[in-house]
Amino acid sequence: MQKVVVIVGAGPSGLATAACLSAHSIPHVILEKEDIYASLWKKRAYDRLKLHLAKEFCSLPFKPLSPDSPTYIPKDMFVNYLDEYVSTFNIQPQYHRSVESAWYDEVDGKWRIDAKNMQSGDVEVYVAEFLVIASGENSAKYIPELPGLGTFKGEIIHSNEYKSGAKYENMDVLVVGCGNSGMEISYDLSNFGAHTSIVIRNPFHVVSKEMVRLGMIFYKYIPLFVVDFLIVLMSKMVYGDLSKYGIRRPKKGPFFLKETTGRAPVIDVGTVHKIKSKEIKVVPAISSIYGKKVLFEDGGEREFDAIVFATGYRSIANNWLKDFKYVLNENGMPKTDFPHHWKGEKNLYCCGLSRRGLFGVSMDAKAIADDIKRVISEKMEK
Ligand SMILES: Cc1cc2nc3c(=O)[nH]c(=O)nc-3n(C[C@H](O)[C@H](O)[C@H](O)COP(=O)(O)OP(=O)(O)OC[C@H]3O[C@@H](n4cnc5c(N)ncnc54)[C@H](O)[C@@H]3O)c2cc1C
Ligand SMILES: NC(=O)C1=CN([C@@H]2O[C@H](COP(=O)(O)OP(=O)(O)OC[C@H]3O[C@@H](n4cnc5c(N)ncnc54)[C@H](OP(=O)(O)O)[C@@H]3O)[C@@H](O)[C@H]2O)C=CC1
Ligand SMILES: O=C(O)C(=O)Cc1c[nH]c2ccccc12
Repeated sequence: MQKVVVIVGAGPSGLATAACLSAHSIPHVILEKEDIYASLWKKRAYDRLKLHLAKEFCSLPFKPLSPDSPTYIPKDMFVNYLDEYVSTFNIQPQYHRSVESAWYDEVDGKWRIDAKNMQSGDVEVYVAEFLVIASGENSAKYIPELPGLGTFKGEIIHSNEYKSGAKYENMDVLVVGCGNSGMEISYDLSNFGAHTSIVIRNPFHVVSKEMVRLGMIFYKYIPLFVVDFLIVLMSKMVYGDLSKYGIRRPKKGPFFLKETTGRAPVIDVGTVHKIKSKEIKVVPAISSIYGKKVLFEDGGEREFDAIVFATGYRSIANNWLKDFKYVLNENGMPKTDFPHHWKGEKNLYCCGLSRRGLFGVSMDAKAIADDIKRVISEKMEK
C-alpha cells in the first residue's frame, strides 16, 4: 500500500501528528497494534491517576483543554479530551496493526513498513515517503531479572497492570521502584489496607505538583539551574530532610535530571506522610527471592503475598525499526539532543521521545508536520 506518511502508534503523539498533518492537508495513516487509540491511558493506567502537569502543559495542538476543567486533570477526563480530539480532527487509526519491521529502501528512497494484522495474522506491506515513530517512551514494561524471581509464590504484576488496591486489603505487598508510579501505587495500596513496603535504592527528588507548575512557568524566563535551585529550596521547606526515612536528595537538580536522564522528580500525592508515619515501610534493594521470601541487601528478609514492579518502561522502537540509526540511539531514544531530536535523516521522524511529557509531544508533532510540509513543497517546486 502506497502512503505519503505512515505514523506508528495512536497514542497522544500519533494523534497530535495526524491532526497537524491534516491541517496541512497531507494524507497519512496511523498503524496501531491495539484495538483502541491512547492505549496507555485507556488500558495501562491506574484508576486514581491524575495528570501531574497543570492543564496548560497537557493539551495537544489546536485544542486547549477546557478552561472549566480542573488544573490537574483526572485520567478519565483526559481520555474524554482525547475522544473529542479524535472526533474533531476525524482521526481514523488502523487498529490491530503491529509494526514488526521498517527499513529504508535506498533504491526508490522510500520506507518499507511491515505490519502484522493481529486479527488475520497476515503481514501488510506499506510503502511511505515519510515515517513517524510515535510508539512511545513507555512502549514496553521493564521488570528486572532478580535472582529467584521465578520461584516467587505470590502474585507478580507490573505497574501498568495495576488498577487499584481494592483486592490487596490486609495483604503484604512489596512495591519495587520509587518513581511516580511506585510512590503513588504504594499510597493507594496503603489506603486500601494493604501492608505496604517500597524498595528505595537511589536518591530522588520529592516535589509537589504546584512546585513543578511554578518551575515550568519560571523556566520560560529564567535559566534551568535557577529554577532547580528554587524548587529544591521549596522542597526542603515543605518536606525537610527525608534521609532518615531512606529518601535522599540527588546532588543534581530535578529539571536538570528530567531533561538529561528522563527521570522525573516524584510528585508527592501523600506517600511521604505515610512513610513518615510508618504506614508505608521503606526497604533497601532486593538481593534475592525464594518462595514467598524476599531477601534485602541489608541482610533483612520478609514474606510477601504480592510484588508490584513499578520499575518503569523502555522504548522498544529499535526492535522493529531496522534503520533506527537515522534518528535513534541504541536505547531507542533520540540520538540528537533537544530541540533537534525529532528530525532524523531519510524523512524519518520521532514524536514524543523528548522526555518532556505531553508538552513535548505537542512541540514535536507541530515541528514534524511543518517539516514534512516543507519537504513536499520543495519537491513540488522542482
Ligand atoms: C502512568 C503514566 C502517567 C503519565 N502521566 C503523564 C502526565 O501526567 N503528563 C505528561 O505530560 N506525561 C505523562 N506520562 C507520560 C506519557 O507517556 C506521555 O505523556 C504520553 O502518553 C506519550 O504519548 P505517546 O503517544 O508518545 O506514547 P504512548 O501513549 O505510549 O502511545 C504509543 C502507542 O503506540 C502503540 N505502539 C507501540 N509500538 C507499536 C508497534 N510496533 N506497532 C503499532 N503500534 C505500536 C502503543 O500500543 C500505543 O498505543 C505518563 C506516563 C505514564 C506511564
Ligand atoms: N500522574 C502522572 O503524571 C504520572 C506520571 N508518570 C510518569 O511516567 C513515567 C514512568 O514512571 P514510572 O513508571 O514511575 O517509572 P520510572 O522509570 O520513573 O521509575 C522506575 C523506578 O524503578 C526503580 N527501579 C528500577 N529497577 C529497579 C530494581 N532492580 N530494584 C529497585 N528499583 C528499581 C528506579 O529506581 P533507581 O533510580 O534506583 O533505578 C525507579 O525508582 C515517568 O515519566 C513518570 O513521571 C508515572 C506515574 C504517574
Ligand atoms: O510525568 C512525566 O514524566 C512527564 O513527562 C511530565 C513532565 C514533563 N516535564 C516535567 C518536569 C517535572 C515533572 C514532570 C514533568
